[in-house]
Amino acid sequence: MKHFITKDTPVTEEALNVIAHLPTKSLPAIVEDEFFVKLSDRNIMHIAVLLAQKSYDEGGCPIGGIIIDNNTRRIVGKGHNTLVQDNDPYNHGETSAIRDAGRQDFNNTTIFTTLSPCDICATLIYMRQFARVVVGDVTNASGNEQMLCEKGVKVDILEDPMGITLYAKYRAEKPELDMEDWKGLAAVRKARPDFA
Ligand SMILES: O=c1cc[nH]c(=O)[nH]1
Repeated sequence: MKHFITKDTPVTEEALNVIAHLPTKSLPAIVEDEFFVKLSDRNIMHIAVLLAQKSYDEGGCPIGGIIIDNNTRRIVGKGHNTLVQDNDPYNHGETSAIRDAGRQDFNNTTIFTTLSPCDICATLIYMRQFARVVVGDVTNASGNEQMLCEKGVKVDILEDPMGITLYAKYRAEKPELDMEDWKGLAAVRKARPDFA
């Protein structure tokens, strides 16, 4: 059967949004391999930002992640933070994408994250031996890029203006949720004893 998105489909926001919303396992049936070859790193980061937007629209933390195969540029895993959606004290954009990818050798893959990775996600990235990480926002957070380089992970910064604006808006609207996502509810209660 003919693919819905083919090598001739223009790379538009709409096409990237369809890819963001489709389950990863459905992508080979809907998107022709050659379309992925056309996508730049900036395009892939933007799919991650559209996943962050999806999470924000669901009332969650707006951080998305995408994992691609470095040879084929096919998406092998993707997801977004689900702390709120799944009542999960720790499911970050990166862990969500890694879980979606499942048990595989990540040594020839790149992980795109819309936000500078926290200590735990950064550790997971080098412990699972990702070849490369592309970071979409070092304006709202940063800190583990140097450590990742020292551990042998290639680090590229590719800031996406929509992702940066979205994260700043969310942080201003929901500072306690932002703190919970990074440091846990205990940290929020210590900082704000009146917090329910
Ligand atoms: O790396 C991070 C930090 C906060 N929240 C995420 O989802 N990822």
